[in-house]
Amino acid sequence: CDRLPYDILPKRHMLVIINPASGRRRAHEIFKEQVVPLLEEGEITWEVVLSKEKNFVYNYIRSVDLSVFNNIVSVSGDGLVYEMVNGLLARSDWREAIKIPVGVIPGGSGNGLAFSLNEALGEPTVLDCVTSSVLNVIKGDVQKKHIILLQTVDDSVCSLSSFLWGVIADIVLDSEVLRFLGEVRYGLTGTFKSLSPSKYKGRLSFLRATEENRVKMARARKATADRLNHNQFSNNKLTQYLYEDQSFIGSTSCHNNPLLHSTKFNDLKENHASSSGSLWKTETSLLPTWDQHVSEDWETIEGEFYVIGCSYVSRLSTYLALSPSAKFDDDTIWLILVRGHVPRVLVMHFLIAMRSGKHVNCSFVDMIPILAFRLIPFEKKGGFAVDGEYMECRPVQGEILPFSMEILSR
Ligand SMILES: Nc1ncnc2c1ncn2[C@@H]1O[C@H](COP(=O)(O)OP(=O)(O)OP(=O)(O)O)[C@@H](O)[C@H]1O
Repeated sequence: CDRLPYDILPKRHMLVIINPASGRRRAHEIFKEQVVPLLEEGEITWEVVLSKEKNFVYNYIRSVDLSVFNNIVSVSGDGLVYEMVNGLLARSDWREAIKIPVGVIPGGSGNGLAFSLNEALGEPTVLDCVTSSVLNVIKGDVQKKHIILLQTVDDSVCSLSSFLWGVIADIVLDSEVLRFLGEVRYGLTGTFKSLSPSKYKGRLSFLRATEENRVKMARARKATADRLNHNQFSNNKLTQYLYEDQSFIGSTSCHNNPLLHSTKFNDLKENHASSSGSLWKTETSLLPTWDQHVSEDWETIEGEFYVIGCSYVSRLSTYLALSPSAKFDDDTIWLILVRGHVPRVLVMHFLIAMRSGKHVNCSFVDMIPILAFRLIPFEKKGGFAVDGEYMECRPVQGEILPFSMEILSR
């Protein structure tokens, strides 16, 4: 056939954001060689922006005029998409901005979002995820994707794929220096880490995703949607909207944990004033405020852990199929736990089994569908990995935001 049958598609103009430092530093090459020819076939026009440094895209997206673009497409790993989405939600017009469908083309090491999307579409992710992802962009249907809000006492970020503490976070974060190896970095670092895995102490509370609790969440979401629809709030960025009530700050006696008062939450916003508010209003949230204990319908586990993971895509990379049954927009956070009392050799077993998702059948692994969680680390050990990016270890809680974003799909 001479031409691909794209004539029926509407013409679109896209903002393409490329991270030349992603993975094996091939993202720009991937764009020129594998993406451009297909976009041209699709009669799509685009403007390219190259990420210049960490946080560049976060700042760029916060302020750029998006009105001329139908879509924003990243050619990168998940870290850049994380910056992009947090940038969208930091805009004064975030309510409109978050509705712009976003395309994800894998150019990084993990590429969990792109792999998970293509896996859900039944595409062979490992063979040619790039072509499959470009076709998603060209076809231009959308798939909703839930967003998880992670909150500390004085800051917040939004996450699309995972929140990790413990051995897997160590693998993801410590292998950064091996980024030039691509995804192999996870396998190598994983083997090394599993020889002497560290344990992490803390108190973890969570709200199970039971039918009853889902009803509560639906009610909370509706209340928030109503507030949004009635436009009761000024055009603040999302975090100001979520945290507009300042009254809870100052009584953060939560378990007297000194980490609660530690320094900044993460470095995404290190160059900016931190978000202005405190806590999102209780009537629209499942999360307790920091001066409150979790309510009685939450469960709490205290002790040592090898792995605490919250995952909301089926695959974080080809090596990390952490929550294989996760769907893009099923309003579920999958909690994955490996407790500190299990023999160390089982941690290696877990890491190997996770490659194919078979860890879900291991008796020593807890896989719990939840709606919200609170983690109080008892020591400042290791870092959190949020969508593969470093975040300082400190008390954190999370829940699913009451609105979704849209990912280009077919
Ligand atoms: N020009 C740049 N030079 C160096 N680092 C950059 C640059 N632009 C962005 N970054 C940072 O690169 C990091 C990783 O980006 P990205 O997620 O695209 O690739 P990856 O880590 O290889 O893939 P994945 O997150 O899927 O494992 C992010 O922290 C981002 O802030």
